[in-house]
Amino acid sequence: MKKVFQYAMLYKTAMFIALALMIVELIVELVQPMIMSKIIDDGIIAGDMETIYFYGAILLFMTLAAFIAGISSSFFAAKVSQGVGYDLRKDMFHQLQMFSAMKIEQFQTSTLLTRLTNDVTQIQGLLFAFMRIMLRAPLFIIFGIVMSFTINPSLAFILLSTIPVLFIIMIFLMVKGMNLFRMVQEKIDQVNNIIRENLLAIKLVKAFHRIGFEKKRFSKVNHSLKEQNKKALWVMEMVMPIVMLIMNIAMIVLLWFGAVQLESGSAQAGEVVAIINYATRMLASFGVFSFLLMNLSRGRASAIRINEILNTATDDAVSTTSVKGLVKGGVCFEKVSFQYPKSDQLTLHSISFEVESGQKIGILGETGSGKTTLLHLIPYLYQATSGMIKIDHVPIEKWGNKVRHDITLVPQEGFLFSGTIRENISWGNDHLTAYEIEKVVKEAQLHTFIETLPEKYETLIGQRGVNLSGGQKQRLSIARALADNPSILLLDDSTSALDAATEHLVLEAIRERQCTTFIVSQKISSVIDADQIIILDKGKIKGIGSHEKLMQKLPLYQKMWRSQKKEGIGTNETE
Ligand SMILES: Nc1ncnc2c1ncn2[C@@H]1O[C@H](COP(=O)(O)OP(=O)(O)OP(=O)(O)O)[C@@H](O)[C@H]1O
Repeated sequence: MKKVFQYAMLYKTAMFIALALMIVELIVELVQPMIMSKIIDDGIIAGDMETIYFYGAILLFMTLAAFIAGISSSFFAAKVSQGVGYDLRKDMFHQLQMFSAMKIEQFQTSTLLTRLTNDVTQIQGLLFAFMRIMLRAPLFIIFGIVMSFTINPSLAFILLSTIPVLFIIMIFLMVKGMNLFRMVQEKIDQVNNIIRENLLAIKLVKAFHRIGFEKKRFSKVNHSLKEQNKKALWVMEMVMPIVMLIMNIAMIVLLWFGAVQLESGSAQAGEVVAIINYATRMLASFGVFSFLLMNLSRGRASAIRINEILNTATDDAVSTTSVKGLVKGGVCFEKVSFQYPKSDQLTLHSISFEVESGQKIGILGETGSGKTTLLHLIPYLYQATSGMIKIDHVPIEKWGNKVRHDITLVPQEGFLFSGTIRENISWGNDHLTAYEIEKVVKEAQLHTFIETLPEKYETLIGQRGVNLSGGQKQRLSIARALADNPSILLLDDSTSALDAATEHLVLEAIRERQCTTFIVSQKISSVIDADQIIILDKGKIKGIGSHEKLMQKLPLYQKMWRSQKKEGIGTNETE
């Protein structure tokens, strides 16, 4: 919670005004029973109409003042809570961007989503409640007791004796509730995870007839969330009846003693009414307070989850320079091994090769042989477990994330954003001219397709490119990468969905570019013209060289070539 309050302190003026206005409301609430007692004792019982009018006018004025103060206080409290929510989301998002790929994998996507949305909303609700009612309830209880003592000490003592008992019960339940609500948030993570997976794979679910199966999977986590919520709420709902019981007992004792004191003449009717009034309002305050404890328990659980993100050290320092062109394109791996954090074995074993700027490199290997992993080490998405990676003869650690200004990756499943075709190609490169965009579109062999669209470059792409074919998505991803004008281009099986003729044209256009290009593929035909072809097998390099060299020296390569030729992979035009 300390961190949340640090954020709230950025809005200290608004917070101070909200609290000051809340105090105005509180004062009115505290003084009201006293004025009522005056109206009863000095006005009604004494038959003095002037006193009734006088105190009545004061009461009316105070009620109006409290009304205006209440509305204004809510306005400022909303300003603080919304502002803190905005800042938390902004800083958490920024923090996530600075996490390394490895760290992102440690947190699940669904939990990150819940933390940025639901947990922040809990904190906003808590802050608002804190400024509007949370502080008011205990303050009313404290000052209600004080005011009661000024009216009738012996009756006030009865009220005071209930307070410690009530506080102990509440604190106990709050601590218990906090742990339970932390688990509730974790269950929300699980529900979000299944919703997310199902929305992303909706076609797959339908095609596999797995609607029933997924429904059951969802019901299981949904049920578990319901049960966890019930458990937490049950504990919290115990508070109210316990409070009511204790306060009602106190009220009976008050009435009994009040009647005794009235009879003996040691108390006036107005005094008894005022004390009962304070007791009733305190009961309501305890009611509010117990409800707020639930918010506090939940808010604390959320604050801890938010802190976990904000306090996790970032791996990617914020790059202060956004200068392109620092990287020329030389890449050198010296005995590089790599192991994923959640894996118990090495994925890459002692990989060594050297690539000169502008060279085209093919990476071939069976599925799972480590091609993508190797590619991901080049833009420093992961750090090598051992060995050294050098870019232009400089260790990659020295480059840090600056290296990414000149390295562009086209991932296996090209990712598109909702927006127009133009926006997807330029993606932050707002300076790109229409001519430049058209040039890369032609290189990616996408121009004929775009010309057929009624809105051409302004055509909207649905979420993740739903309205495009696999091949169109891949070509659009390639166009985006080319538009970035990289010194090192990484193509991760990015032409797999293209027909052989189109793939040939795309690779031909890329070959004419000066950039160093790594082409991961399953097909020899895609990399046959490469300067070097790396053959990976179970994370180890089995051979490296041009197509001709490998054909002469490496039986494994000859076998791959024969089998692909036999199956007609790549067709004749590439042979
Ligand atoms: N994030 C990860 N955490 C743990 N292990 C991983 C992770 N990503 C990949 N692996 C493992 O590393 C190995 C190499 O995976 P990689 O994706 O690099 O292979 P690949 O050659 O690109 O395969 P494909 O051709 O099927 O894309 C596999 O055994 C895979 O299970």
